[in-house]
Amino acid sequence: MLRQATRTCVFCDVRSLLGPQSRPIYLQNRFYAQLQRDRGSRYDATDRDARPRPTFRGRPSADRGRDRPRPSRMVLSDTVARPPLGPYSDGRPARKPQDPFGHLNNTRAPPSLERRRDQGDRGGHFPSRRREDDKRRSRTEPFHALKMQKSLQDVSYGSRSAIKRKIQQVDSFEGLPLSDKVQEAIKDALPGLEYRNPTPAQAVAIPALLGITAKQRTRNPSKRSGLETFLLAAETGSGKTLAYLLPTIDTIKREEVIDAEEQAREEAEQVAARERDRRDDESALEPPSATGDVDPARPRAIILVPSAELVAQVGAVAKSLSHTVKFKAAPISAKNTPTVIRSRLFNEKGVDVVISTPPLLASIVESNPNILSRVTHLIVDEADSLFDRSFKPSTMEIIEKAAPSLKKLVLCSATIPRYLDKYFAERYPTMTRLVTPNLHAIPRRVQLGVVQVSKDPYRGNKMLACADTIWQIGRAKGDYDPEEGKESVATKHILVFVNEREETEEVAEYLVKKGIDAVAFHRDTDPNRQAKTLASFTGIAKEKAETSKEPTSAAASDSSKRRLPNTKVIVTTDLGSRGIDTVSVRHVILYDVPHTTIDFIHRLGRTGRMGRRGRGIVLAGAGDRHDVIKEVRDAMFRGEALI
Ligand SMILES: Nc1ncnc2c1ncn2[C@@H]1O[C@H](COP(=O)(O)OP(=O)(O)OP(=O)(O)O)[C@@H](O)[C@H]1O
Repeated sequence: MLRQATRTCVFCDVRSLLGPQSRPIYLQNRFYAQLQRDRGSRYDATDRDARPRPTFRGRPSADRGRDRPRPSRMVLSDTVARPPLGPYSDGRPARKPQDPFGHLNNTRAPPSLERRRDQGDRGGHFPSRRREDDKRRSRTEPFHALKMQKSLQDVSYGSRSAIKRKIQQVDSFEGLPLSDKVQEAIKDALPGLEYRNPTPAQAVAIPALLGITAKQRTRNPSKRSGLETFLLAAETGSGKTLAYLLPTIDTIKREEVIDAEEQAREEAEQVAARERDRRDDESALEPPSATGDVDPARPRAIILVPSAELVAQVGAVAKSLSHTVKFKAAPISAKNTPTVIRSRLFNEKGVDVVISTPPLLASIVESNPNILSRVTHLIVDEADSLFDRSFKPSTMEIIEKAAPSLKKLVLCSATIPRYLDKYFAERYPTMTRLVTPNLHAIPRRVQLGVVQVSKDPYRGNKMLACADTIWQIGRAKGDYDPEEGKESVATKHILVFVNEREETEEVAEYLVKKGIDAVAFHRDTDPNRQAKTLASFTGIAKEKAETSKEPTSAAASDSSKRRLPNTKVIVTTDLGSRGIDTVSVRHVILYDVPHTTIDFIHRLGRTGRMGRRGRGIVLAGAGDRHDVIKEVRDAMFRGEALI
């Protein structure tokens, strides 16, 4: 190769052998001088004037012709006396040559790193790229933090839009095929409302439960004679109670009419037969058989709910309907005495609808299995609670024992966890899913604020932060709400949610010490006190509670202390978050950050019910998941369903 090089070029022409991309090869001086001698030099290497001038820092220019010789790097620089580069005009020191250990004795970070630190990078490998990735991901994947604890079943936005279009076709109760009596009864169940239109949950559920949707009509009619299963999934405060009660009562009343006609026909046949027999044999006179006997505890519908408070609430709605549509509802819970339970259940006039918690009903069924012999409708409200570990055995026992006569099983909830959806899909493969477009979204008119407990003035004192927040809410002037058309209520009702039952008493006591009318509400609270406390929050006996203006907590009645007037607070756990229709609650304080999005939905769902306004306030401490709170807040702002 060297021989070839000597034949074809002097300096950089060697490049032509190695290809155009190769860098020039400079031969060593000794070698170069020899070559010059051999070929008869075109110029004397020692003559500085004859030597071509270096172009850029001694490197040969690419546009120079090949006929002109290139300078060697070995020629001494005539600018050697000048400093290499800089110092720069902005005061930076002159650049030092690259040296593998050059950075070790530096007392200042290199300017490039300083610039990056100023822009917020915290070191590590490729930090800026990672931050960019995170930002991009949070833009494209809105639930980056929540994905870690994803618990709710997805409903695609395509199917949500399709449901929305269907709902628009149902714009009044009159358009629904409910009997006249039931139509009339709606006014009793929804008093004080000028315009009563079906909510999305009702528009979706009522036609389906009455069996009039196109899908059901086209189905195999033989299937309809067996058990039909429905999953009614709709957001909190969307009127699910009436969505399942109205069609159930309508159907059982129709069945009652059919049964009565059948019974009358049978009776007439029996009377005719006896008449014939009497004519045949005058002596064979028998007392009339006990036809038309009422079997006291044989309801046609059963509604299962998880708590005694919900038994009372659903019982009240059923009772309001029963003024017009004549039927007998029996709400029974462990809070009732055995005498009350017996008199309600074994009423001699009969009972049409039993509302109970699964453990209580299961224990009654054990000694009186006949209770379930005529049940055609079984509704499991708050299904995700009733299918969890604690309630599932008794819930399943009732479903299985009622199965022989059962025609409709309705599972109802505001949140459908993924595990439950899978379980339902396996157990009830033909289940009809009735889902509303806003399922798993927190009501749009609810805002979420965050109080940073670790910052001043609270410095990590959560109880102080809670008391201060309540005082601020209590003292704030009520705003005028144009949509609701009235000033906000005189007495403010605030719900404080904690994660542990023990905390309820502790927090309530602290609030009372701070002059706030607060009570703890948990499973062991005295039933009478519970009912009294809840009444003003749920709107039942609202007027009475509001006019009496008595403080509910003992310490709050101490007149010597500074008291927050016109504000009532309940400190509770998940017990207060399930199904209770706290219509007068405008503020919910999340004392502890909820463990799951399911808890977020139920707790914040106690406010902003049926289109009302509401505000949630999270007390976020140092150890809490601020990223989760932020994502829930962003989703609420966008009106999106949680995951
Ligand atoms: N069509 C309607 N128009 C106006 N208000 C209604 C209508 N239907 C129900 N309501 C009212 O909406 C409120 C909430 O109803 P309900 O308690 O049934 O909600 P829900 O969906 O069961 O809520 P949750 O999931 O929290 O249990 C009640 O006060 C009820 O009177």
